[in-house]
Amino acid sequence: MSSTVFEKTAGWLDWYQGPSKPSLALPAGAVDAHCHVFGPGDQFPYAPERKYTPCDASKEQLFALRDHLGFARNVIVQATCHGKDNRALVDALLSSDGKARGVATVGVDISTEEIQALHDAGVRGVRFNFVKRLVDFMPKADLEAIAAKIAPFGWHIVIYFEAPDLPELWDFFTNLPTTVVVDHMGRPDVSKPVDGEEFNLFVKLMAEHPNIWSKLSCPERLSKTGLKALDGEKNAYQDVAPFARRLMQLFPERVLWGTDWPHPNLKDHMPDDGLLVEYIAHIAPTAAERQQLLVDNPMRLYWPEEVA
Ligand SMILES: O=C(O)/C=C(\CC(=O)C(=O)O)C(=O)O
Repeated sequence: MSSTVFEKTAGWLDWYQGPSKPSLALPAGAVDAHCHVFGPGDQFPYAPERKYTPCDASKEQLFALRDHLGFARNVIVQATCHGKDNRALVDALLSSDGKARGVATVGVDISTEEIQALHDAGVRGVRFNFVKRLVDFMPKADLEAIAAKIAPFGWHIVIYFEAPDLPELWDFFTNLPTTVVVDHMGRPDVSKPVDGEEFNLFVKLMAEHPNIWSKLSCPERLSKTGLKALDGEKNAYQDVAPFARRLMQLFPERVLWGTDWPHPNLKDHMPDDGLLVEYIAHIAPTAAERQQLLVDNPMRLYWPEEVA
């Protein structure tokens, strides 16, 4: 799977070919609320300021995976390798028959007309990324200006950061004027206790701020000692599951889940996405919880017009 015009970052792992069919039947209308499209680079070039060059991962390949795994819809999140150029994202949204909505990355100079055009294509949020290996940070004043511009559209803000950076970013996050969705549970160090100081701070963030939601995604990125979602293993990433389970139990109306396909920047292994879906049974063991996590919550956030 090589790009025709770009050379992948050395050591890049392509996504898993021929994923298994999950034995966990997902509820009707399930939403994969965190996934990406990459290029294809010859059609939608990667951004000059990117920190990595991925393999291509097209909308057709994403939609085929959606159908194979048993999801009905996708939320496609702009990845940093495309910078503020949302053309690949918009193209995927417009080709989805209304089955995909998006989260874009924008600059402070974006106009109301440009926001409206993204909205018409299906974008419902912007992403602010605070992971140093992925982006050069935008000044907070610029992010606040973006937040003020998108808020009237009813959009939310997706934030991506690592747990050690939460104390420093706390005031900024808690002053944002919209719904805020945290990627991958704020990237806890899962070798620390689930009820320890670090993760308690994240729980406090959600407990004190009812506008803050979390994705329970990316066990394959966070796991340190868990089995991998490979070779038929349905009990993968059990060191991460208690963290996700705690949030599911405490905040059942503010959690989302996504595959993170095509899993950018994994260095160790590439999960079988079918087995990754089996992980959901460990963090949302009842059908009622899976209905909230995979259908009710993402529908409220991304397709509110369809929710009675
Ligand atoms: O896919 C993710 O959510 C995580 C990423 C990549 C990313 O966020 C991006 O490139 O925008 C990571 O940890 O490298």
